[in-house]
Amino acid sequence: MLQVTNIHKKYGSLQVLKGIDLEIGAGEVVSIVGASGAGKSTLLHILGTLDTADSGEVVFDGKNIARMSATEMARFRNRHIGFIFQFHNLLPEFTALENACLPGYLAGRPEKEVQEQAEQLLGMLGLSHRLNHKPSEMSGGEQQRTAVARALINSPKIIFADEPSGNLDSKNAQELHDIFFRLRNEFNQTFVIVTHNEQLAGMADRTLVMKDGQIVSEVTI
Ligand SMILES: Nc1ncnc2c1ncn2[C@@H]1O[C@H](COP(=O)(O)OP(=O)(O)OP(=O)(O)O)[C@@H](O)[C@H]1O
Repeated sequence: MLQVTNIHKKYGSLQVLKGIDLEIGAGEVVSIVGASGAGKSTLLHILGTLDTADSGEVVFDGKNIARMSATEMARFRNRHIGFIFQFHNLLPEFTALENACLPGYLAGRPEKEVQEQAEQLLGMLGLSHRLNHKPSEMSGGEQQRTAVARALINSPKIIFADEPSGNLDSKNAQELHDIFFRLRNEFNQTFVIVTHNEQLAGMADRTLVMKDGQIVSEVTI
């Protein structure tokens, strides 16, 4: 599904990524670990088309994203990629249902279809009783699960998660981790997860260890 070849990235004079090669197959859960500053988030942002590499290739299902125009890339991102960040980034003035629907509306899908799917996803995530709550009226775990529904609304090929449980207590973190693996087991959802959480990293099919801008080892279970 995703092939990455020889990615390099510099910020000013700092060489942050120094030749990353990587392949991710459909239905895989891959975790990326490593010390702070190793380049994990930078790599995730490049894989997720939120940032561009200085050199190297990122190919999604045979499509080289470097050859896409900005508009094509934005459309591709909206349709095929889901994101979950440490801080949920939900819009404070919108309800859980509205937040979950937004990428569906941006994709130009029919309103009713998007709303039905959002209700179904929020229900699956245990949030049927929170559809009309705003983020400030929900717990941290509920907010993050709403962000998961938002990430899933356009049935993405792949979800990129950057420290998804970094802001949750251990019970809510465990629940979120269980949700990821349920989505993988039931829907073959692919995940790439940057995390400092050893439990989450250890649950993945493969763990990539980054150091100073390179993948220095890979652990497969
Ligand atoms: N937009 C930017 N401009 C300049 N330097 C940056 C930028 N983004 C990241 N960096 C630098 O690149 C290096 C790698 O950052 P990155 O966020 O990828 O590391 P990380 O492994 O995800 O770290 P952490 O675990 O702390 O999140 C760091 O030294 C960081 O300061």
